[in-house]
Formats: sequence, structure tokens, C-alpha cells
Amino acid sequence: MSLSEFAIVESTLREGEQFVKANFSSDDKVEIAEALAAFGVEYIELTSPIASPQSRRDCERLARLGLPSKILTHIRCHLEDAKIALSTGVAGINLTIGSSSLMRQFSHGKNINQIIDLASEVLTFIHQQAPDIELRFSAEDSSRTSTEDLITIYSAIEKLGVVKRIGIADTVGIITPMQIFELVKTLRQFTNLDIEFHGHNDTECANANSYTALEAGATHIDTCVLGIGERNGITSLAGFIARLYAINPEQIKSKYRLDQLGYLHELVARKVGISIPFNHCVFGESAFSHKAGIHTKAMLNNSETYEAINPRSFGVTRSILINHKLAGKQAVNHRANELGLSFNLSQLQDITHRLKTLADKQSLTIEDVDNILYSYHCQ
Ligand SMILES: CC(=O)SCCNC(=O)CCNC(=O)[C@H](O)C(C)(C)COP(=O)(O)OP(=O)(O)OC[C@H]1O[C@@H](n2cnc3c(N)ncnc32)[C@H](O)[C@@H]1OP(=O)(O)O
Ligand SMILES: O=C(O)CCC(=O)C(=O)O
Ligand SMILES: [Zn+2]
Repeated sequence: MSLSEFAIVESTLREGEQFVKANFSSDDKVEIAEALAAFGVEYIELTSPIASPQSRRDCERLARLGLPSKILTHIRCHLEDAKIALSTGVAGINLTIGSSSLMRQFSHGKNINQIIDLASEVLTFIHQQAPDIELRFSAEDSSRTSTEDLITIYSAIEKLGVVKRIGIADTVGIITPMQIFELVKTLRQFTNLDIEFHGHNDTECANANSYTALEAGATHIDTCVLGIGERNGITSLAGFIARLYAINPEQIKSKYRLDQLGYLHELVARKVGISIPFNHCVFGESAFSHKAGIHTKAMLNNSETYEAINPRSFGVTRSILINHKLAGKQAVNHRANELGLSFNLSQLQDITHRLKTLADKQSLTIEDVDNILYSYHCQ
């Protein structure tokens, strides 16, 4: 299956900065942006320059780096934010404003018409000042906004003729894969603009939602390294890449430098002071560990039996574990061969039985297993 063209809007330096443990220095941001660009993301989104004096200097610094990824900043529908964003030299501006009744009432107090008027004023102003700047408009909390209101807002924004892309935001991570599919499909009928999807992970559906958004016609997906962001974060970069790799590895391998992803993860994990989770889809400690005998036997014949992803594509190695009671004779035989030992079938069954009996009593290391193999061989 071939995936249509899509781009990643990498938001580790914007949404990721909203992660509880993130506090990137200016140099951290440069290091992370360079690693993101080396991996090949199409866009790097930065915190609004209005957020703090350093945020503004960082937008200016990153915009000057000349990286191959487009540098964006993310702002409110606010003229002052727009003026400052324009002064930083970024290549694109992502504007947002809450559209759900909750956001309208408790965030900014504007009704739908006022939202349209304000967004139109700010977008038109930016376009007049800098016609080449890439503009995206997003309705924050789109998934809790009625489709009718979304169509009213996006249609009015599209008519301005200044926006390249609209954004759908699942701000509280509440939408389901089928709902986002339907929403994107519906919006696709109303607009020819590119469609970006930003999905939070509150119900652990962010990656699935991003993928189904893409299937339904979205063109841009927001990600963060390790999925960091406000609360428990958004679609993780590696998760999204793994999802697409499992469908079309060749396309993903030609689009991105997968060998750079491990370094990027270690870098961001270090900068925010967390470790990579054991069950991370690619870089987790156990992501490519194969344990049960039924699995290891088949794996030794063909690694595709129990792997959707080839770890070598990401510079990672797999391990076949035999130091446990679930080991099977074929995996034990494989280890014996690695040690230069060979046994017949009944000997292998005997050794495997000894290993299991010992593993029932204590935890084993690979050295314990090797000792069993060597001592059996000596007998
Ligand atoms: C869903 C998201 O993650 S959106 C991105 C979130 N990012 C950020 O918030 C960036 C960091 N934020 C900040 O540094 C500050 O909130 C600032 C500089 C943007 C604003 O700071 P303050 O002026 O002190 O306002 P405060 O943060 O208390 O409240 C937000 C203000 O923005 C207004 N607002 C909220 N969303 C929007 C919007 N999308 N467009 C325009 N105005 C908005 C609110 O009405 C409120 O206005 P008020 O000044 O009249 O009360
Ligand atoms: O601008 C957007 O589309 C997303 C803003 C955001 O972070 C959110 O709604 O969670
Ligand atoms: Zn968000």
C-alpha cells in the first residue's frame, strides 16, 4: 500500500516545551532542531515568541540556522503576537483559537462570528506584511466543536485566500479513530486546503487518530519526540513513524533518516530528564526481545514471524532470550551452535528440561545457560 504525500509538523520545541519536565535552553533547542532536521521532519514548530523574551530570541536564532526543515511558530489570534512572530524571521505561522463552547466561554469569551473576525484580521494582516509566509489556521478543541461550526469557521478562513492549511486539534485527546476519519472526510469535501491534525494522547488514541486522519485525507501530522507535551502529550514521532513503516517501509525509509531517530530520542530524553519507556515501540528496552519458545523458534527461521518492524532499519538489534523457563529447544540449539557446540534432538530436549527445572527455582543469566550447555557437552 502506498501512502499519499504527507508532512510532519514536529512540535517538540512547542507542544513539547509544555511538557511538565521540559525547560529547554537556547542551546538545547538548537541541538534538538538540528537533530530533527537531520532526521528529516518537514516542519519544526516553536513556542510563541510572545511567551518570554528568551522564546523570542530562540525563534530568531532558530529561524537564522538555515535548516532544511521549515521553522514555524505557534501563536494566538492576536495582532501583537503576529507582529512579534513576523519580526523573528520564521518561515511560517500556525495560528490557533478555541472554537468549542467550553473554550469560547472560558478561554477567550468570543462567539463564532467574533472568532472569524479576529482570525481574519490577524491572518490578513500577516499576509499583507509578509505574503510569502506560510499560514495555518487551527480551531483549538476542534473535536468538541460541532462540525457545523467548524465548517462555518474554516470556510470563512479559506475565503480569505491567505491560508495554506487548516488545523484540526483534538486538544483533550477525546476523539476516536473512526470519528476523526469521518471529520476529516467531511472537511475534505468543503476544502482544498491542506489539513493538519494535532492529537493529544489522554485516551492513548493519538497515534491511531493521526493515522486515520491521514487515511481520510489529512496532509500534515503533529508529533513530539517521545510524545511529550501538555499533560501526557501528543502523537509520538517514533510511534507515528513505526505505524507508517509497518505499512510501507520503503516509503518511510526513503523519506526519513531512520538511523538518526535513536540519537534524537536519547537527546530529548536527556534534555527533559526522563528515560525511554521499556515498551517504547522502537527504542524500548524490550521492543525487540523475543522470549517464548514458540516465538523464538519461528523467529530463528524468519524474523518477520514476530516482528512488524525490522530493528536494523532503526539501527537497533533484536535479542533471542533463552535464560528462562519459557525457552524452547530450538532456541537452546541456536545458542549451543553460537558456542560451537552441537547436540542431537534428545540431548537438546534433555538440556532444555534441565534449564527449565533450574529456571523454576531461580532467575538465570545467559552465563548460567552457557554453563549448562558446556557441562552437558563435557559429560
Ligand atoms: C492548546 C494549546 O496548547 S495552545 C498553545 C499554548 N501555549 C501557550 O500558552 C504559550 C505560553 N503562554 C504564555 O506565555 C501566556 O499565556 C501568553 C503570553 C500567551 C499570554 O499571557 P497573559 O497575557 O498573561 O494571559 P493568560 O495566559 O493569563 O491568558 C490567556 C489570554 O489569551 C487569550 N486567549 C487564549 N487563547 C487565545 C487565542 N487563541 N487567541 C487570542 N487570544 C487568546 C485569553 O482570553 C487570555 O486573554 P486575557 O489577557 O484577556 O485574559
Ligand atoms: O494549533 C493547534 O492546532 C494545536 C494547539 C494545541 O496544542 C492543542 O489544541 O492541543
Ligand atoms: Zn496540543
